[in-house]
Amino acid sequence: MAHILIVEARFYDHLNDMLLAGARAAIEAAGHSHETVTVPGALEVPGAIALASDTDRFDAFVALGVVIRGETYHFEIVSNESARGIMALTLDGLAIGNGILTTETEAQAIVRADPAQLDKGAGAAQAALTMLALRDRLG
Ligand SMILES: Nc1c(NC[C@H](O)[C@H](O)[C@H](O)CO)[nH]c(=O)[nH]c1=O
Ligand SMILES: CC(=O)[C@@H](O)COP(=O)(O)O
Repeated sequence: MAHILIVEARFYDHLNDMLLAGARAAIEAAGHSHETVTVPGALEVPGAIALASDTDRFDAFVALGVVIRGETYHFEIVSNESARGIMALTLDGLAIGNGILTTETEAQAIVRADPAQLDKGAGAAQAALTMLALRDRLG
C-alpha cells in the first residue's frame, strides 16, 4: 500500500471540493492511503511538494487546484510557473499527478472538476499512481 500526499491550492472552495473528492476516491479505490495539505494558491504547490518530499513519508503526490483567467498576465504566471515547478520535481524523480486546472471560465472548471463529469482529480491521482508503479518497476 502506498501513502499519497494530496497538495491542494484552495483558491476556489467549491471547485476544490470536487477535485478533492475525485482524487480521494481514486486513491482509495486503488487500495492506498492519503492525506491532504492545503496551500493558498497554485504557485505554492511545487514548494509544498518539495518540502513534503524531504520527509520521505510519501510515495507519490497529487497536485490539485484551479486557475481561471482574469484580466491580467497573472494567469500565465500562475498557470505556467506552477506547471514548471511540478515538472521540475517530476524530472527529479518524484511521482506526481498534476490536477491543476487552467481554464478560461468557471463553467469549464466545473465540467473538469466534477467527479460525475470529467473528474480530473481522479485522473491526476491515477497519473500519480501510474508513475509510482513505473518508478518501482524501473527503479
Ligand atoms: N489567481 C489564482 C491564484 N493566484 C495566487 C497564487 O497562486 C499565489 O498564491 C499568490 O501569488 C501568492 O504567492 N492561485 C490559484 O490557485 N488560482 C488562481 O486563479
Ligand atoms: C489567475 C488569474 O488570472 C486571476 O485570478 C487574476 O485575475 P486578474 O488578472 O484579473 O488580476
